[in-house]
Amino acid sequence: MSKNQSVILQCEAVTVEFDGFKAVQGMDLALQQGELRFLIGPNGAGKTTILDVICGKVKPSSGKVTFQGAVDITRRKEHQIAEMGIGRKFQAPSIFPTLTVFENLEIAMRQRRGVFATLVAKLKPEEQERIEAQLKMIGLQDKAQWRAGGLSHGEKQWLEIGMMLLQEPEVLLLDEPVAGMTDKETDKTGELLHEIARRRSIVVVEHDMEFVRNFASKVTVMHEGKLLKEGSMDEIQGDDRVAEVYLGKRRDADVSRSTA
Ligand SMILES: Nc1ncnc2c1ncn2[C@@H]1O[C@H](COP(=O)(O)OP(=O)(O)OP(=O)(O)O)[C@@H](O)[C@H]1O
Repeated sequence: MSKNQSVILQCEAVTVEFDGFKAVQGMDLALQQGELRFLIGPNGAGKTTILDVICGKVKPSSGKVTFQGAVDITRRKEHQIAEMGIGRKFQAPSIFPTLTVFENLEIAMRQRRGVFATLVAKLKPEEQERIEAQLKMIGLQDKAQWRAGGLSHGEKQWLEIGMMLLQEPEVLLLDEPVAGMTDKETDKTGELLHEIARRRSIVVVEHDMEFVRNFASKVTVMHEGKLLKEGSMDEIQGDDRVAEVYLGKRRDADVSRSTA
């Protein structure tokens, strides 16, 4: 068996240019099935751009992205990549604020991987159960009939994660999921991500170092569009180059977390 057997997503030598400026320069990233990977690095390191490449929003000038072993998704369109099972969550939640929490999940389930369907058909009992299980997982079972717009910031983020999960992605790409959350919400989100990673793979771009320390097993550090270091949080924290380019610069932001 090849050692790549359990690699679900692989970026090889990915380079992205914006008007001649290389935002990403020969980046490699291999994500294992069921892995929760944190992607960190200073501002402008290219973290968001690499997520944009994976989900098809940005096309690389060179390099390759493969999914589930052999499928080359480098030139696929964004909606095709979503339908294949790579879900992307941006910072701002894209929920329907005037609908209830339950209805939001119902729409997401019917819309599985981008195929839109309306709310007309009655839910089958197994669909109802799937939504209820999802509500429980995201901790919103008591707020199923709340208008989504009335939820707290953290709850809205969880709802959106629940909506994504009902579309059954194999890989989830999350951009700063705990930004603006309270410490309690942040911890709850970390636990939720670990639970999700039992069945799916996740890449999280994150600036909150305390959150990364508490919940990461493997961390990838980017700097100036390149891979700087990959390893456990202990290895990352013990690396002089990382301390120089990243941790040193981020100390202020780290401290500011409690005021977010
Ligand atoms: N559409 C674009 N056109 C031109 N330059 C861009 C574009 N998108 C990103 N860049 C530049 O590419 C570099 C990498 O940006 P990117 O957003 O990927 O970094 P990041 O690591 O996610 O940073 P941050 O942590 O601040 O979000 C930055 O210098 C940014 O200004």
